[in-house]
Amino acid sequence: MPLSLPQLFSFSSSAPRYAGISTPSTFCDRFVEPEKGTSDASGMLGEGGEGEGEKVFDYVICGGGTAGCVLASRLSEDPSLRILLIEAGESDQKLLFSRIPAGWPNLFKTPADYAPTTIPQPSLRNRTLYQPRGKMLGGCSAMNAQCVQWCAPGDYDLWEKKGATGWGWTNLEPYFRKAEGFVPDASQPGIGSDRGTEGVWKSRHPGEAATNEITKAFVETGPKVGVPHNPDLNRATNTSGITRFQAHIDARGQRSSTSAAYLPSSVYTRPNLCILTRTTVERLVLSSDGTKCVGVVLAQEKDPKKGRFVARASRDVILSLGSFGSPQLLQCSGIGPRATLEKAGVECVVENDGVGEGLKDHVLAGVFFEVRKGSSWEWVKDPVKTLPSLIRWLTTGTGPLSSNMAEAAAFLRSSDVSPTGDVVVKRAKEGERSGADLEIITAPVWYLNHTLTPPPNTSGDYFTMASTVLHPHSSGSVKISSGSVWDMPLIDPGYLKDPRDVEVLLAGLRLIRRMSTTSPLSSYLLKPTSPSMTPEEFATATDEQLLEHATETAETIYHPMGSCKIGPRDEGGAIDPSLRVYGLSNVRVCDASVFPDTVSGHPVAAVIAVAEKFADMLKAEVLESKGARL
Ligand SMILES: Cc1cc2nc3c(=O)[nH]c(=O)nc-3n(C[C@H](O)[C@H](O)[C@H](O)COP(=O)(O)OP(=O)(O)OC[C@H]3O[C@@H](n4cnc5c(N)ncnc54)[C@H](O)[C@@H]3O)c2cc1C
Repeated sequence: MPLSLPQLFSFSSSAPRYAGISTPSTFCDRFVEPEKGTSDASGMLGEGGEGEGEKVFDYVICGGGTAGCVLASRLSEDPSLRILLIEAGESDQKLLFSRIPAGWPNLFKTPADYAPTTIPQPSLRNRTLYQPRGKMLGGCSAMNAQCVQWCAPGDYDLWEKKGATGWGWTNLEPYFRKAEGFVPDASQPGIGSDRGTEGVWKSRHPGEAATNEITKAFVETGPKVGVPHNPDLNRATNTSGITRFQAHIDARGQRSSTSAAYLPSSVYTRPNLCILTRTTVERLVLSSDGTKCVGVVLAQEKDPKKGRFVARASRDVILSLGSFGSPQLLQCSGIGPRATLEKAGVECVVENDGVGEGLKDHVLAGVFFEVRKGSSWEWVKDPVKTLPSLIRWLTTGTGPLSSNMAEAAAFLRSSDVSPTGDVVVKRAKEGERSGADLEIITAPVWYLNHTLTPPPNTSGDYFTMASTVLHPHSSGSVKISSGSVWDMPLIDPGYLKDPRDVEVLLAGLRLIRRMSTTSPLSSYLLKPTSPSMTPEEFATATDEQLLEHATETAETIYHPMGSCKIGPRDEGGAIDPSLRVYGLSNVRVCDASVFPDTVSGHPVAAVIAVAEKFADMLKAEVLESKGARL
């Protein structure tokens, strides 16, 4: 039985936000349905124009995550373009834990999380590490910690030097600004004065009531150990220092995911935009000569008997499936390194050695302190104790639940950290990166193993400080384990493979050790619980002890990137600067996987800026082709 159309939509007509989506737009009722009894619809595709009962979209966007929502919104601004956005998960707007800024850790290992793990990491005692990944509209922008950082201009200039022509800071800066609708906070005068205010993606300083007292003490302690205070990291002139984060939270105190920001009812009701949720893109269908993608195979369930659908693209198929999903779909479709594909039993149609190679991620190692009773926000993990704050948030959008939890951090260069942990900021030498390569991130809760491993004393209060490597020399890969997108790929970020990364991590741990004995922060800390030491033992902990703890506990800070990077083909690039996959004329990639190299901080703003710029590039191509037809 072919699926009925309402089944293609995850929203009931009673869900007001998506009422427009639940009434299919004219383009959505024209899917090619598989012949009775077949599960493979690819044979139904011709390479010509529209067939009986089919509708061709101009752009098919695979993945309604961070970048996908931006692209769908911007491209559908042109009413002459027919846009299809396909997302495997449901709407983030249905999930309270996504909308409450402090709620995101509650999404871990739920149906809104793919929850893959890495392959064993030799430098981390062969541990396999959990990697949270949003499976919903908005993708990871709907489950992340909401820290907003433009990162260092030099990061993007380096991208350009590495062959990503047109993706330097001067090219991207207008798009950071275009995307952002910064909401000034009365308690933080001057912050954000230089920022985009007209954009749909809302950001703000969370303000006093949404900031824990230990966080404030952490920020005050920075200058005492040599880390300058920087109240606004998002100024091109200075992107380092110790700071309280700005976050993508709107004026109502709710998360501004790209789904919430870019797909409001005025957008999702556009007749030229069709959004399919709970729909997985299984495969790209290539033309018989293997140079072009003619459509994508869609499924709502893994069971092949449950039917498959095909959507066709007359212009481009855009992959915005994230750093794991985009290389995975390409490889499952026969596009990638020959050896990887053959090992997984997939015929290599387009050989492209860059697909899935060069994955990098930011790795962190935390120190988890027991703190003075009542000072942390450990209680937000208890539903009963949280009730008054929940009522406050629901009625006013303020209070502790409007905290993004990752409230403050220090960004610096590891070479400025002395063996004692004191910092002396020096000018970057010629040829060195000027941006930070080290972050000390904090949370006013126990955050060991993403909060999933509870503290030994469950009635205690805790504070986390974690050393984070921002520009790892180590890299790895994403490789399919089979030809099915339903099987998780083999993810290998190669954490700490390169000893230079270990040095950066260690510098951060020394700084944490130093800060823990410096007031006002020290006045809150009782003792480190992980590593389990007395304050005196921790204050004199050796590098060996710090590293032993790090290899036992290090985790991702959730920033995989670069697995389909822009760059010259002979230097490991998978796509060219127009984001076109080498070897195919109309397959584009736009998400964190295209980053040619790491950024000096949290990447979501950069993903959005890249998507904004790419949308303009596509619109320019449309205009050009229309001009050519006149
Ligand atoms: C827990 C967590 C905390 C983070 N904190 C921060 C932070 O504070 N600040 C920051 O800047 N960054 C943060 N990040 C990172 C940042 O959110 C991501 O780098 C960014 O959102 C990635 O965007 P993307 O478009 O590349 O991928 P995603 O947003 O992951 O989008 C990919 C989309 O594709 C969909 N998809 C995948 N496969 C298929 C398929 N086969 N068919 C259909 N759909 C599919 C997914 O469901 C998803 O919606 C965090 C990430 C996580 C997970």
